[in-house]
Amino acid sequence: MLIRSLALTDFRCHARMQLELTAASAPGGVAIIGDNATGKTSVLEAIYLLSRGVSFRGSSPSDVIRHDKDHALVVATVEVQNEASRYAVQRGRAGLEIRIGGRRDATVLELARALPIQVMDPRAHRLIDEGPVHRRRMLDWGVFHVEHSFLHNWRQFQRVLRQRNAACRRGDRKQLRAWNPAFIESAQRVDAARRQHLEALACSWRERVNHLLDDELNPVLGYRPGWPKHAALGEALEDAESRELDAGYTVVGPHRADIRLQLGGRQVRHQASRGQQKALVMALLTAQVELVAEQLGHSPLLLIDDFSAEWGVAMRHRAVAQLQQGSAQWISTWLDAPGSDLELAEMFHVEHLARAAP
Ligand SMILES: Nc1ncnc2c1ncn2[C@@H]1O[C@H](COP(=O)(O)OP(=O)(O)OP(=O)(O)O)[C@@H](O)[C@H]1O
Repeated sequence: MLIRSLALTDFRCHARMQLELTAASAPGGVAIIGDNATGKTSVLEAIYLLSRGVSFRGSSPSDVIRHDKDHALVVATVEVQNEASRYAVQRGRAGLEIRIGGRRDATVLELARALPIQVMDPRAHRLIDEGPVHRRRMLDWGVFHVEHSFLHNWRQFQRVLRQRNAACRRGDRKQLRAWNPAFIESAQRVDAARRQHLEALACSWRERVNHLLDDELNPVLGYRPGWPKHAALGEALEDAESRELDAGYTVVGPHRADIRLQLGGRQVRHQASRGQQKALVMALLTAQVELVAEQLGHSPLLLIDDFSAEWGVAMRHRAVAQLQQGSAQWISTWLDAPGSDLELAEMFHVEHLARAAP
């Protein structure tokens, strides 16, 4: 996908803002430059809203509406496989209104399917140093886009998990066992899709990490299914049964899955510097974006907030070079202009993007 134009109205600090991009911005890269608090992140946030219906900042949905206004509006022309369509998302205080082309009743799910957008914000290190929920979310974003049945399978698994948890809470051993076959069946579907996706990513991730860190630090990307590696899920459930009845919830299964990241034989979380962590996450997201592009037949869009944070000149050069070898359009924000030697396809100063009132 390729964003060709973006217009914001009453979105955070932007009363009116207009961005026009050329086809050259994929994969050449776009930089939005500006001082602190000039609204750079808000532009990325608006693009993300187009795909997910929510912000990546994790604030309340109506926080994106400009103070003292009733609605925030994001309109974009997006080209997918040479066909341009208009997407509009209006966030009101009471809810969301989505238009795709001339149609008013579009859903967030349709947006998510149509516009695969991945984001790397300054909190991306959470993928490494916080809990597995962030890593599962990242993994599932890719699987959702390449495996059409994944959403259905994941929802089915969640339904069975809720029933099984209720049986645990009631201490009902018989019901708990009765749910096991359905739990195992749906869990295995979710697990197989995730495992396949991660295995397909691992090699490209390794190469990207070695290039970014300019070293051979033996990066390892592994998958943890959420139960002991050498046991079948059925056995793991049998072993965990008493613990589950005590705890009141299901302790093994894909809801406990995780990704293992190692560098030089050690857990990344315990030894990588902030700059290295950012490089590892960048490698993970770009490898995933390229994999999704290959399997989906068109490239997702990658948003990178505060591109140069934590990185010195050499790392910035390697990261830009790597992104430019890919197929995806990537839109990034910068406090200081990237420098002419980085040669991004298009650069904008955020203050110059404000539209005159009609
Ligand atoms: N709902 C809102 N209405 C009006 N202004 C807002 C709203 N929400 C946030 N702002 C303001 O928008 C400004 C821009 O925020 P944003 O985070 O996009 O800036 P930025 O250029 O990315 O900054 P930095 O480089 O410091 O991260 C801030 O001054 C913020 O206070």
